[in-house]
Amino acid sequence: MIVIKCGGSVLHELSPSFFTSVQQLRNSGLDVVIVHGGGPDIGQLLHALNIPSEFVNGLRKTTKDVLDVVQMVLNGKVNKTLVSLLQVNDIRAVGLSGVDDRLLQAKPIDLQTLGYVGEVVHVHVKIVHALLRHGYVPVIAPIGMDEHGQTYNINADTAAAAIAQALSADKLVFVTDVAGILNDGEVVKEATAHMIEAMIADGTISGGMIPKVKAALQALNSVNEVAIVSGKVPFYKEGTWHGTMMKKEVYV
Ligand SMILES: Nc1ncnc2c1ncn2[C@@H]1O[C@H](COP(=O)(O)OP(=O)(O)O)[C@@H](O)[C@H]1O
Ligand SMILES: CC(=O)N[C@@H](CCC(=O)OP(=O)(O)O)C(=O)O
Repeated sequence: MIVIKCGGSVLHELSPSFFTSVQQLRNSGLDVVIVHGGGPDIGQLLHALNIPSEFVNGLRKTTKDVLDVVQMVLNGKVNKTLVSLLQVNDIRAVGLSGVDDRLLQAKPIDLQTLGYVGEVVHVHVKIVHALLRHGYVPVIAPIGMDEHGQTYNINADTAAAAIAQALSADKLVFVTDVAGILNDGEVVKEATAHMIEAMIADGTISGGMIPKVKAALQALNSVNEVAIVSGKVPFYKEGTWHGTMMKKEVYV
């Protein structure tokens, strides 16, 4: 099983080779689950609607109005666009969010400072297995729900890591708009926790790459391999991966 997180940064620039890579993985016998982001699209609609929003520690502070927009964009626009793209590339896909069959049980991180931003407390994997069993690729929007039906905006990197861990995935792949972790313009082919911490400390890793590598390190507690790759070029071809690889055994 492989969990692929598709970043909002690259959703509108996915190359045909992205879909070929997904096909190749499926043909090699792996189940594929996709989790997507959509930060830039959310930002655009908030701006168009004149709804103010700010980021606190890399997370979008989510008021009730912001939550409405986040759900409209992720569940509506982004999820259905990605599902239709997969479909036209001959990949049978079904879109859902963490609300469907309570897939992502969530709780607020800190209502006071972040509003309706959630963290995953449990992943109810049954619906994912049911879809995989019937040959579908589940495409998941990172919206969570608590026991009262309140929904939450969950960072897509952390949602993907939680889903990969709950499914005991063999690999978690972050597809983004750069070819991997870059250091002096070069892709770091193999990264260790130690290297990543040093690169955060000296500013080499910044911005949106920080939550990604943190989610990657978290996932490595139970997932054997994590990759950070580009959605603009083939990331997997004939058994070879292109991007930054992180392996579990390096950390234990
Ligand atoms: N060392 C680094 N290597 C690669 N990208 C980095 C690095 N430091 C910061 N970044 C930034 O992280 C971005 C990817 O994060 P983000 O925009 O949040 O993507 P996504 O929407 O795919 O989650 C890159 O486009 C790049 O601008
Ligand atoms: C809490 C929080 O910040 N949620 C994110 C969810 C989307 C996301 O993570 O999209 P990317 O993968 O494109 O960054 C947001 O509102 O932008």
